[in-house]
Amino acid sequence: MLQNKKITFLGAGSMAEAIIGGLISEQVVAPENIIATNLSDHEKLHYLKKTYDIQTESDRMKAVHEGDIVIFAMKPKHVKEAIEAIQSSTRPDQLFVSVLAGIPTLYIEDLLGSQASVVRTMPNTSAKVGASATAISKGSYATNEQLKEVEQLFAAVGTVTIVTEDKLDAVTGLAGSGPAYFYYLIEAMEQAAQDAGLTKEEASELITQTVVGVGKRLQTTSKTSKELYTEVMSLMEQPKRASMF
Ligand SMILES: NC(=O)C1=CN([C@@H]2O[C@H](COP(=O)(O)OP(=O)(O)OC[C@H]3O[C@@H](n4cnc5c(N)ncnc54)[C@H](OP(=O)(O)O)[C@@H]3O)[C@@H](O)[C@H]2O)C=CC1
Ligand SMILES: O=C(O)[C@@H]1CCC=N1
Repeated sequence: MLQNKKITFLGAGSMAEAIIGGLISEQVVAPENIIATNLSDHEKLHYLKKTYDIQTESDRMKAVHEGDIVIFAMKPKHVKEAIEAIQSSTRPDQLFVSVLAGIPTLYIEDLLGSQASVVRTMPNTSAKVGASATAISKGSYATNEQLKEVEQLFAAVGTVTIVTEDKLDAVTGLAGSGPAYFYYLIEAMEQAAQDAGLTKEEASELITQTVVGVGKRLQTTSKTSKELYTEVMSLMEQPKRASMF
């Protein structure tokens, strides 16, 4: 379904690159059918072309006009100026996909005009390794078939959950920002490990495998998170036993 479609990324930063990498490695879209454009960073476009063999285009209007699917991947604060700058080069048959945090489909539909088909998504940075937890939701004019197309796109970079749009802000806090909570905790664990005498390398190896193990366990067990942490906390009983002596 997506094989012959041209996909334009308006915004070529870290989230765009993560998705591009997944689409190519999973062979969901051929590199020559991907076009990336940005505001002014020509070096980044050159890097993307060299790394992924995709097309790049510094003329944003041309890039947008050529895309069957146009993915908005600029920062939310730049959405208005970004869409206004390309609005006149859009086509009525295009599907617009947003990865922008906090921007409702209604806002994007209004900027685009003409009852544009918009699907809003919330991926996370684990898309870089094909392990994003992405939620998607359609706007007022996108069809169920278009929603399915977007599901297929993001399935290349992880799991996809279809939700109603009123849940997407919660998803942004939960899964879009989710990796940051864990990285922050891991930073503290690394410091604590080194304070306790482990080398940086030892700490890193042990913590990484611990996190991988937790992820695998969660994917394979039917136990609740409470049951899982209780399993680990057997020593909680020790003070009682110790007090017997
Ligand atoms: N980072 C994350 O964890 C997640 C981010 N997102 C969403 O992804 C989006 C992109 O984030 P991220 O990739 O981290 O951001 P980056 O800052 O890495 O990339 C932003 C890109 O937008 C381009 N840009 C800026 N202004 C315009 C414009 N007027 N027209 C076209 N392109 C423009 C920039 O181009 P130039 O460099 O030339 O200025 C750059 O390529 C955000 O909306 C964010 O909410 C969603 C989920 C997770
Ligand atoms: O800061 C942002 O825009 C994104 C949204 C989810 C995580 N970070």
